[in-house]
Amino acid sequence: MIVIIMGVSGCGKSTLGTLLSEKLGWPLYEGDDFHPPENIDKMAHGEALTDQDRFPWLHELHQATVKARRSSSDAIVVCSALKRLYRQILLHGRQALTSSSCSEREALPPSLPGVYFLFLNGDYELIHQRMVARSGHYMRADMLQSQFSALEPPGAEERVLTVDIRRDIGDIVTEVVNLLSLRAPPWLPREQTIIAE
Ligand SMILES: Nc1ncnc2c1ncn2[C@@H]1O[C@H](COP(=O)(O)OP(=O)(O)OP(=O)(O)O)[C@@H](O)[C@H]1O
Ligand SMILES: O=C(O)[C@H](O)[C@@H](O)[C@H](O)[C@H](O)CO
Repeated sequence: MIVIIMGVSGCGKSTLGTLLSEKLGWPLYEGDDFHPPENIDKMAHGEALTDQDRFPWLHELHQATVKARRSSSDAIVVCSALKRLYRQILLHGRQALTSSSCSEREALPPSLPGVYFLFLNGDYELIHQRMVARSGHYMRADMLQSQFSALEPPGAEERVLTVDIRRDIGDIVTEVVNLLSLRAPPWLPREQTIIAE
């Protein structure tokens, strides 16, 4: 099973990803580690990434998830995955970009067996406060508006569990671990439920 933790900068992806990875013993693919240095430089200088900046980075993360799926290993992936197209790249790789028309792209399945999104959902004020309080991170709080502008919240057809980030982090971890242990997480539409991967 691959769990992709997504949401805007500062919503808590790395915190939750690290805790889940430790608790479950699953490897963690941290999106921040996959950025080329130019992307980090750009963000550190207060400039939002463009689609073109993000595409190669998303493709690298796609390849990491493909490897994990091929070896039947479970994994946690941390990636902002702000737009639907970005999530399609994570799932389908270059195919999501080379489909020549919008309708061809739309035809790519919005989800894949064994891959689930966890969307960390919170409002601007709360996340801004947390970013201001966070130290030692290259992403400044004044970048948050651009993250919300880019965000296209995932739909249910993308196999997503939405997490309210106002909750205590320990409670979130416990609940997610419990849900994942079911192997047929209840946020899946029944007919798509995969019992064993
Ligand atoms: N549920 C929570 N309750 C309170 N504070 C939290 C919670 N989750 C995360 N935080 C805090 O919020 C801040 C942002 O979290 P984190 O760095 O994990 O976000 P992120 O989504 O990985 O950010 P980025 O995308 O910029 O790397 C951190 O200081 C973290 O300790
Ligand atoms: O898509 C993006 O704009 C980037 O991925 C950012 O979200 C950063 O990677 C991260 O949030 C900062 O740590």
